[in-house]
Amino acid sequence: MSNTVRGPAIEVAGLTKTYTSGDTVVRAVRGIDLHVEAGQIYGFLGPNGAGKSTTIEMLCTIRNPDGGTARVAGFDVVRQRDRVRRRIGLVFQQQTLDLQLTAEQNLRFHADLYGLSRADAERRIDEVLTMVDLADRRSDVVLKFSGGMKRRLEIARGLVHSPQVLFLDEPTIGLDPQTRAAIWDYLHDLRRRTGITVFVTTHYMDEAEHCDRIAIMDHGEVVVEDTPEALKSSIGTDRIALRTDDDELAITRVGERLGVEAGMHEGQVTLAVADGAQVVPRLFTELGVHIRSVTVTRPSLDDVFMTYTGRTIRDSEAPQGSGFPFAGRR
Ligand SMILES: Nc1ncnc2c1ncn2[C@@H]1O[C@H](COP(=O)(O)OP(=O)(O)OP(=O)(O)O)[C@@H](O)[C@H]1O
Repeated sequence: MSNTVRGPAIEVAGLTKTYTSGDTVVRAVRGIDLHVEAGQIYGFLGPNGAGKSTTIEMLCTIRNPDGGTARVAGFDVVRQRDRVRRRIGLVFQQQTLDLQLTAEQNLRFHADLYGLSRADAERRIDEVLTMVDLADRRSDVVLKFSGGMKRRLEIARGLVHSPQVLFLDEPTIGLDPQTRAAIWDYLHDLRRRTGITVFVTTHYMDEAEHCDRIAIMDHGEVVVEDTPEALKSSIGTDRIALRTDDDELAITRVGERLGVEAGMHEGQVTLAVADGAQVVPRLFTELGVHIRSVTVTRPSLDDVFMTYTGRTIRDSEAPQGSGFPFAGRR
């Protein structure tokens, strides 16, 4: 099966889900629209309780929507559930490997579930084990694996049946930075080689930078959606901080000569400008004050998240976790 979807990989319109228990009504997803092109790495971010898991569960056919439509890999998630399921791979937070089995046996079990022929299963198992650098550990029981190796094997397992769209829910949570970086290398490589679409949630903002586009969800709605660069530009300006021999004079001259208001902040002269790289050389030539140091800070995705949700992504702690794939929750 080719990994390439014709048309959008994910197309969502007016999707809603409300939970009701007794008198409590939670409008978890309030009519969201999403459009993910085939071959994109798409980041889905938001604070705890924003509605991300509920949305992913609906896209993966684990949970039925109350309203709206969602198509994944070209098929409707309610009316064509089985076709969607055959074309998606899931790597959720929970460990779903059988620790007593070898890496290879875990993958073979998954291949059997998806009805791969013996020959196809052998070929795919070889390919995915090589892809995640576990080919030489294929005969080891998973119990002996490190946390990072287990995550890589989970990802390999999600790929055995050559899905067109891979859903990853916090794929690197709790892993060390080196392993996290390695997993992102695999994902980029995978996308380059197969054209797969990756839909990923993460609480790590440095990882969100890897995405082609990002949607930020809050209170059941998509509050903003764009490329990481455009999101950062959308919230404004570069911040320049200077240490000088005469701060008062520097502030006056910045006003006179650059037409920008500067102030003192944490012992430094600070100013906000649209493009720091253009302004810094002018500070040296036009201020007539000795500058001892200068730093330019660009807005980060953390700033973006803060602007749109009112919280830092660190404040929104690690999620509680979503259900076991296809466990039949409704
Ligand atoms: N089965 C359920 N029954 C009732 N309310 C639910 C259920 N599942 C989720 N909710 C509520 O729906 C809202 C959205 O939850 P959801 O798990 O989709 O958010 P999330 O963005 O994935 O959060 P997290 O990052 O913690 O996983 C929350 O208010 C949550 O309490």
